[in-house]
Amino acid sequence: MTPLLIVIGIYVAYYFLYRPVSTYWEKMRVPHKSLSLIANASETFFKKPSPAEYSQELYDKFKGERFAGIWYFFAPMLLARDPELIRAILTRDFAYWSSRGIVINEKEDPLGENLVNLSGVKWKVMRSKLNGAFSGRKMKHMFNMLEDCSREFESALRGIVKTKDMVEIKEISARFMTDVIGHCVFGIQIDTLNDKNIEFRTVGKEVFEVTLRIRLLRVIQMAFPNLFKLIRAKVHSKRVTGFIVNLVKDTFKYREEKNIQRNDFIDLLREMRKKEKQNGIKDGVETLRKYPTIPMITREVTKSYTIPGTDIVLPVGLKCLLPIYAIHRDPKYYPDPERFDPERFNDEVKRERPAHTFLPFGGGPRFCLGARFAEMQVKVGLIKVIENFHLSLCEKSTNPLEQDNTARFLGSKTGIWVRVHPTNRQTD
Ligand code: HEM
Repeated sequence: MTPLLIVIGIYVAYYFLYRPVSTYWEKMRVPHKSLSLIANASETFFKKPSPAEYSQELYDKFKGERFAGIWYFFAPMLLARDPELIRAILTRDFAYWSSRGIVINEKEDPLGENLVNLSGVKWKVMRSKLNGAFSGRKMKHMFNMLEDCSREFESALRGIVKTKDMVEIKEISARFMTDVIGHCVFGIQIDTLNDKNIEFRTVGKEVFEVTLRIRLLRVIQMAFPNLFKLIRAKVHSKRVTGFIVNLVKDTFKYREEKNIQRNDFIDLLREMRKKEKQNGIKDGVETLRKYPTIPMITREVTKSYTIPGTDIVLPVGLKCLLPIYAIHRDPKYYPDPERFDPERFNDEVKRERPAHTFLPFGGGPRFCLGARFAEMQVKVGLIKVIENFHLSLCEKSTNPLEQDNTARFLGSKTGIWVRVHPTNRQTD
């Protein structure tokens, strides 16, 4: 009797649960990948290959299509391939796609309530407040802070190459970035380049670390949003939340008490709070083409949407994957995509390419808020390195980069190794 019950149980589960879900794309008449639980679990959870490479596999599989239906575990997702459709989603029809589709539990995980994750009115209000953070005047001021950090960066690198000629450049660049955040965001003189204020660096590292628990939570967050809400899951650890919340609180308090102004992010937050109280380099570009730090972005349908040129209606809540990495490597837009060729960004060559085929910072109203700042930081750091050091490939360098399939963003598995020799010139 028991085996019979099991067989009936499996059949009922298949008929009432699996079958309606698995025919989702078929019913919509959208070209699609079929739903295979085991394959989906291994691709989404174990991330083999890396998310960037997997998105490219899917992109290539549907060559010639404008869009395709894919799966994130049980959740159907639209893969947008056509730059015109991507333009419509990111810009023209933003009103239908204003959310990234990330659920958060604000109470349990206050750090989750950030601009990247917010949607609807909350996103709109915060984005308009923060747009001013990168005005020309503020960027000018931050440039001076960046220059101070870049001098420290140069001197730390000079110290390292006294004893080693092969350097893993990712870790030291991450420390440079951490110091810049300390200066420009929190207004504190941290020095992780020389191993001081190391807690700042370990917390920074933890924010980007992807443990098994985080991987599981992210799958639940994207594929089973209701369950994520129900279990009140939080992605940021107690330690990270405590450290950052206390840092902001302490800095606020110190500035208020001493009446200190530094024109940085904390001052912007202070300004916002006061108002509320009263009234209620071409090479760099090619690098971002080949290795976009964020290899894909998502949007979620917020009002039911008809795919332009078709009668396919996408329901509210359906997510769409915009495969930045795969588009950047499509030979149709970038012939011989593995080749590093900064000339692809000459004005004439650029004109030949359709719009929305270069998206390292996303696009439309949710375009990366810190893009100008990030570009400035990279340029200032790189200039210091190029001015003072000669860099070359070494036996530990890997080409092409082997991707880290556990990293949150696009990253190399074995680090980025180069041989570094100081040139004679020494800046002050
Ligand atoms: C090379 C460095 C960086 C890259 C490649 C990058 C890339 C991106 C991308 C692809 C997005 C998604 C855009 C979209 O959905 O259309 C994004 C969003 C965002 N980025 Fe960046 N980013 C970088 C650095 C920064 C920095 C330094 C900051 C802050 C100082 C920053 C703040 C943000 C914010 C707040 C958002 C969310 C914007 C919104 O949803 O309204 N980013 N970034």
